[in-house]
Amino acid sequence: MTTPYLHINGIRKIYGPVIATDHVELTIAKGEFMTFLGPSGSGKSTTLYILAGFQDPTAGDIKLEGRSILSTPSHRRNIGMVFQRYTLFPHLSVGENVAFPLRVRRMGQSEIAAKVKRALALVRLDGFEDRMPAKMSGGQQQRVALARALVYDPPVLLMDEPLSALDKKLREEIQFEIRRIHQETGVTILYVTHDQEEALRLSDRIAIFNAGKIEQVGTGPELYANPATRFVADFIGDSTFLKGELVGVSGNRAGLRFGDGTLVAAVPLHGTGTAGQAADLMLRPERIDLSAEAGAEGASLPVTVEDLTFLGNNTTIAARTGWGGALTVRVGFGHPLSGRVSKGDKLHVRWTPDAAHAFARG
Ligand SMILES: Nc1ncnc2c1ncn2[C@@H]1O[C@H](COP(=O)(O)OP(=O)(O)OP(=O)(O)O)[C@@H](O)[C@H]1O
Repeated sequence: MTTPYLHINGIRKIYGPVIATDHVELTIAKGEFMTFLGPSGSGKSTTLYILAGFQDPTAGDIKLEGRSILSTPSHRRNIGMVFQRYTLFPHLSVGENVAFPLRVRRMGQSEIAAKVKRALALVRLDGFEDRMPAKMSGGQQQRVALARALVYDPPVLLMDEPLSALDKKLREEIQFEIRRIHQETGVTILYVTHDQEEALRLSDRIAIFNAGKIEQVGTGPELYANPATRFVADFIGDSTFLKGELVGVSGNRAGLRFGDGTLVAAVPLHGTGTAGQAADLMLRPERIDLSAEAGAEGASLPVTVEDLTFLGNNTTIAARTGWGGALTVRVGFGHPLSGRVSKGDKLHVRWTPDAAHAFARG
């Protein structure tokens, strides 16, 4: 087996009674864009800070190209870092801010000038050398922070929610720039966010964090199509969960029975489960269809329409099953029922066999 470029090897971090991370295990390829996605307090930043050398792990190791970096002090790890809040030195010009890591490394004046110019060009701030940070927008300041983190060509760049202080439009603009910079430089990026859209837009792979552990690692499409747990299914994409119980578990397929006796036939079962166990049927609003006629038996449910929201390219419909389960369906603008559905209508949601998923409750 080839040595992974970066290996987060069983990292555990305990703060008093709090287990911040619990055996976090992950390998990252050279040049990969890896995102840590998860709710607040799930251990994303702790893992990043251990990589950066700001924190020591309670157990585990971090290896870069096969060698442990834990005993290397933070400033010698050669790892760039960009934080949520602009961390520019307010009394230094943009040029001086970007030059700072090079001065610390005692580089010559002309080399510094050339590298600062190149880094500012990379973030599209050519000619801003003499500007003071206070005279720049939030987005521009964050670009300067990015230029400062990249100016000494670190092989690894860590980014902790770098865009969360910016408004939506600016965030999207800089996401685009970050992607471009990643492609142009080939730097390996580890990026922390709790915004699934941002993670999907930027990443080669995403590690989903939950309560100090990684639940699943995969590309966006892999996580969307094949979530290993209910938590991942809930975190990537939109989903509706209908609570029932497992019947007829066979291999990695199971049926579900609901409150009024309704049965849904064999759907992919994620994780383990036994007959009689409480379980959720997951349906994605854009992967189920709404129709006047029932679909194939076991892959269709009668529903009553409760609410409609027209959103331009689709109409989002809230509906209720016979036993009172709530679900959401998204009907595209060109759909035969688009514009023809009213509150109180009795219709059917239908799906193709692999569009539904079952998750047993723990
Ligand atoms: N210095 C600390 N002392 C004590 N507890 C801490 C410390 N840093 C983090 N924690 C705790 O460790 C857990 C994980 O925190 P962490 O900041 O890694 O989560 P996160 O996923 O990055 O969340 P957020 O998105 O809010 O930053 C939380 O319960 C947090 O309260």
